[in-house]
Amino acid sequence: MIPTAHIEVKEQGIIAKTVLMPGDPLRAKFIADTFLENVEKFNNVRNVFGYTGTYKGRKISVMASGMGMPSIGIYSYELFKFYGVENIIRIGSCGAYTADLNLYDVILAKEGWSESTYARVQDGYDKNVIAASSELNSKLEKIADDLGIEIHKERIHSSDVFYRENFEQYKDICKNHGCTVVEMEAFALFHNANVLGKNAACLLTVSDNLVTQELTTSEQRQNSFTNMMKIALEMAE
Ligand SMILES: O=P(O)(O)O[C@H]1O[C@H](CO)[C@@H](O)[C@H]1O
Ligand SMILES: O=c1cc[nH]c(=O)[nH]1
Repeated sequence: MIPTAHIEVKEQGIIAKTVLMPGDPLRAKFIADTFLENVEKFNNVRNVFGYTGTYKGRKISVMASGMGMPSIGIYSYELFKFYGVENIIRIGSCGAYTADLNLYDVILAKEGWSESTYARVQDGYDKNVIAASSELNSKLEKIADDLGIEIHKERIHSSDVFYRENFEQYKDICKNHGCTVVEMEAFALFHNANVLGKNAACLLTVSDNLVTQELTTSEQRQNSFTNMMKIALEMAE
């Protein structure tokens, strides 16, 4: 059943088996422009850009997910189910819930905790925690080690809400559920991987710290989270 409603590829094989997914379409473009060779743009629908190219001679795709679980839910489902994708590695930005984490620190999600109804609605899964693929995480850890890039392995919070009226609630989520950073997509991505028998992982870069109130700019979030990108790109096959 291709092309699908949100991805315009008409032939199989154009999208690689491993797809890197930033939320931001311009981060996807930055990665393709900066790191990939032999680039083919395969998706423009809704300006959610997707590219396939080679990294050090190995094939990989990068495609944006948009923001939030409904959005990554659609794109990851279509990629896994209809385009033969086996592995999706989200490469996102996150806010830190603890003063120990600094801007630009790289996080590898061990699991996502969420109060979201995404998984319950999708297939009745009724727990609040979903683990990343242990196989992908082992590979990503080894790559980070080989590249000499420090990573922090954390339980992350996947939130449906960016702007909370009760800002201080993050402290309870950190204390009660053990989450040290917040982002908005991994829980749905991990769920889709599980229901479809595929693999998903999530690398994040700290873009802001809720405790210290330090912030990166939107331009930095788009273009400068390169350590995370270099780790993920080594997953090219
Ligand atoms: O930088 P990305 O990958 O979009 O990730 C984070 O940034 C967005 C919010 O600013 C949400 O999508 C959140 O998960
Ligand atoms: O979801 C997110 C992403 C980055 N920073 C935040 O505070 N929240």
